[in-house]
Amino acid sequence: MPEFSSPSEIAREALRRLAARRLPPTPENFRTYYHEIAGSTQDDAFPAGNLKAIAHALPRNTPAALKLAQQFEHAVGSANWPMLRRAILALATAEHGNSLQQLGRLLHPGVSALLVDAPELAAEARKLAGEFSDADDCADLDTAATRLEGFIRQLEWTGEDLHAVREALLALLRLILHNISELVLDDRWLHGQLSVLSEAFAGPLDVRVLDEVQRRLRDVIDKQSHLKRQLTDAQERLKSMLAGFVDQLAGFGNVTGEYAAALEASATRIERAQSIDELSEVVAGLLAETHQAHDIAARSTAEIGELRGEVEAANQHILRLQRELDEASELVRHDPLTGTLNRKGLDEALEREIAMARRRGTELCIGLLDLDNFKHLNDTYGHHIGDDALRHLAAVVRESLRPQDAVCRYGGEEFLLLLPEADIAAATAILTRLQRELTRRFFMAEQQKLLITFSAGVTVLNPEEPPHIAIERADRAMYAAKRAGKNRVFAAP
Ligand SMILES: Nc1nc2c(ncn2[C@@H]2O[C@H](COP(=O)(O)OP(=O)(O)OP(=O)(O)O)[C@@H](O)[C@H]2O)c(=O)[nH]1
Repeated sequence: MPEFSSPSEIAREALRRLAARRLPPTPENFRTYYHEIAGSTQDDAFPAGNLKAIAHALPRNTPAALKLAQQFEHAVGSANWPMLRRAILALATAEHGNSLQQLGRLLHPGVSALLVDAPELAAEARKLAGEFSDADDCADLDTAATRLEGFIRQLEWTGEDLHAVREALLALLRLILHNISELVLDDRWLHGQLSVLSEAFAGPLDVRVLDEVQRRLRDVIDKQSHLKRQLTDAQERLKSMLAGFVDQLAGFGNVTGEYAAALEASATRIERAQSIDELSEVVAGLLAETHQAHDIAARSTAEIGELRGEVEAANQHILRLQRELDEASELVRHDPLTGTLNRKGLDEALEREIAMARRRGTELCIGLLDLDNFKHLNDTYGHHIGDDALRHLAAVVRESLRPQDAVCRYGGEEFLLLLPEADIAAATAILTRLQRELTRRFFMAEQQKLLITFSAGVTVLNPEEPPHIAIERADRAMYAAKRAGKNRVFAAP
């Protein structure tokens, strides 16, 4: 039977002993003496304060996290160790499960979607994602982790391979561009297109650049084959004309042996000639030979001269054809007066930008602007000054816009702007900035500074609607801006 039986007696005795031994009555000292006197063992105290601080810091951003935090809080509140143990285990398992789910999603659809060129590796990513999501115990996780290491190694090799293939393809393309001029009869008309292509490959590639390159290359191929057909036809016609004429010369009957041999050699050269230059040489040779053949000189010299004229005319025709093709390739999608896109160029740019906006989920806006009082400018200063004003406006617009924006001459004094990755507020700001720019850069007409202004309507081009609907909306907004007093920008939502 202990000497002190009630808790108040034990407490009093404990305080007395502490005083006798000159010990401070701290909770720890008091607890030690209390248990010593009562003959009981010390339980660990429940650290409720610290645990509450932990409970407070637990995340509660999802219903599941909130439930776990409340479970923890309840265990702390009731100072219940077994309950707290369960709550901590539940928290650890949930955290672990979340990480594995995230790893699974990273592998599939994340990584697997990037592996279109490596289907086996994409399948492995899908499989691994399943293994991590379904892993029940450490053994499952160990197996999946080992496979993940192998997968990462393969991914590195594949990445290096794909990079090397891409570089090799680009090098090949540059080589083709470099050599293409060697393959055509006359590369002048190709020059512009080829330099654009080379420039496109000099900088970083993106889908927009590749799309443009593809279109231009297709144009180059079309024009090239058209031109080649025309040149080959013209050459063939010349060859048969010359061959007929040489036959006629030989048929005169009174040609000398030397002259006959020269005619025969000319016939063979005509047969084998590959170019207009070669044919011209044959004609020049024939002319020289014919001058020496006195008997027939009087008749044939005139005829050969005439023939030479025909060769020359055919040559001129071919040159003209080349020039026209040359210009046509420049003008296919550009307005000749202002150098901005024409309607065909606009259709292509619209198609490209709508596809891009749809793919990237970005906004695409259009702006329609119309010069104010342009008829008055034409009537006062003449049509050619009006033309200069249009060129001036186009230059200012082009220089003020971002490189990805497109400018099209939509009508006489109407221009349509395509503004990718701009919402309606940004598009309105771009058009307003343009107006400011035009007031800064005067148009000079016969040494007079003229202020050109425009009215504009902007609207969002929804990728799912036909473009003409959006253009009509912008047009209505532009007319509203005119009615409201001109020189302003109206947005149509
Ligand atoms: N110089 C020149 N004038 C053009 C060209 N295309 C259209 N125009 C002229 O642009 C003028 C447009 O006149 P309107 O449609 O009456 O417009 P506006 O005088 O600008 O009046 P608002 O638009 O109401 O400000 C006409 O006189 C056309 O002849 C072009 O290529 N060159």
